[in-house]
Amino acid sequence: MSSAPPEVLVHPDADVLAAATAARLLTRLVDLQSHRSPLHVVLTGGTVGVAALRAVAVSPVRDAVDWSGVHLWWGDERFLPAGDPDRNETQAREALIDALGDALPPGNVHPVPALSDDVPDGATAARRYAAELRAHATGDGLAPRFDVLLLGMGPDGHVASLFPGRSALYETHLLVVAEHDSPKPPPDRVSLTFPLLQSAREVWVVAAGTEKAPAVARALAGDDVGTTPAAAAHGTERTLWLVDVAAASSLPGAPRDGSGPAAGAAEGLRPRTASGADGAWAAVDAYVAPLVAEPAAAAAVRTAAADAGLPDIAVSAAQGRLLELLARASGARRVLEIGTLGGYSTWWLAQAVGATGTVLTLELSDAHATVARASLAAAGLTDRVEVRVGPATDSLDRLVADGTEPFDLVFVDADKQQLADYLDRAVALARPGTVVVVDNVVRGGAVVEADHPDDRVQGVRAFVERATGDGRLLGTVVQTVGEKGYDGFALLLVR
Ligand SMILES: O=C(O)[C@H](O)[C@@H](O)[C@H](O)[C@H](O)COP(=O)(O)O
Repeated sequence: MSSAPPEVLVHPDADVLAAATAARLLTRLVDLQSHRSPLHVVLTGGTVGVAALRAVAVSPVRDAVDWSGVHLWWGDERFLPAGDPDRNETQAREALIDALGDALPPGNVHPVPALSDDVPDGATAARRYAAELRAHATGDGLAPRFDVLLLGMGPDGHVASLFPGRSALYETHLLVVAEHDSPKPPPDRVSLTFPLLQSAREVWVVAAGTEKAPAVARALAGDDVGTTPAAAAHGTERTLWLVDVAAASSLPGAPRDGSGPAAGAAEGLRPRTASGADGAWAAVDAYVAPLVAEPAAAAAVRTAAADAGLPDIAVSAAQGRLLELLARASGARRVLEIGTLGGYSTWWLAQAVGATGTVLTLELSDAHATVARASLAAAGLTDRVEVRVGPATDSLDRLVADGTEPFDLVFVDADKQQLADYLDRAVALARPGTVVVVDNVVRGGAVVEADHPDDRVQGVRAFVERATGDGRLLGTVVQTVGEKGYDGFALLLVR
């Protein structure tokens, strides 16, 4: 989970930005190679992204990198025939890869499949790329753990080929998707989705030019992803915004006269970000961490999920402790969880039920369940936790049909589009006094927007309306801020 707020480094102009990004990337690769190999770097198209590759090619530091231990991927691609000058791959080969020659083994370069007879459409290319990513994943993961992921950003705030208002922004299962009638030509593109982009250790967003300034400011202020996709660009360990003075000119504290930092310097501006004023929310989470005292066993579950490339959408340690406390306070012995992911929240709930209690957790993805089962087994929780794979509504309907003994606490942290249905079934599997906790129901405040394009927001609104109208429930919504940004959870008691 990204604990650090984004860092913003401002450069005098686009040329210096490209050169500095190149120097930063080379230095980072050299440093990382002393710790691990291979490294996985995700390239971006766009003016600055390609200019940075050209600067890498001519840098004296270039040969300090052992390129045989570096794999290159793309965050997105224009779906065109191989060799088309507009393809990001073509431009990257001309800018850097060709210059590296034999130093970079061909097998280390992973382009998105090009349009061809064998790959007639973007969906095929997306499937093939997902397979290529999985073939290079670590362990049971779905993709390699990216070390540095570069993203350019458009004036509309798009990153990769994830554009405002498009459904691909909210994709939570597929790691690679095809985009059609893209607002930025060419119309057909292939793009990594946010779950994969956000699994990268470091995400570097590069942007230059006055036309980018409004989107840079919106993104760093924590705008909704549907409006400004770049707002969701963050890494699990570090998020860097590498911009020039012009692109930073709408940030709080930016020099209005474009004076900017001294030539060649890069200066940090402390933006107000989704993690609160100047990162205060994340800082408070860090300050209270000793109180939460995340056990090493819990951290191991979290790390295993990140290393397996699972999306960074699990609860925070503070939120995990809250779940445990709610379960303990209610004396829960039988807990139902909808949405396992890597088992992190499951671990906390399992602490609460104790050795004689049970947690049944439902997960759609077999791959996620595999990671969770391994982590929970490593934590010695196999006796009290069952991970059941399949569509949650099917599993829930079977539990209802079987007349399953009521659960004492239900935690819902799954696809938001079906929350209202999950609530109905949770109540059917409850008793008077059962506690129901539903996560992510505030969504940066988007929940109040009746015409919001995000169908997860619409799912949450339907859930709130369903809960409001159900006389069996006593409930509230607690808004939260912290390292996971501004969100909240519903707390319901079955009467
Ligand atoms: O395929 C692409 O076009 C890029 O991947 C795209 O996301 C690009 O990075 C931005 O649109 C910024 O492009 P500019 O830097 O040229 O504005």
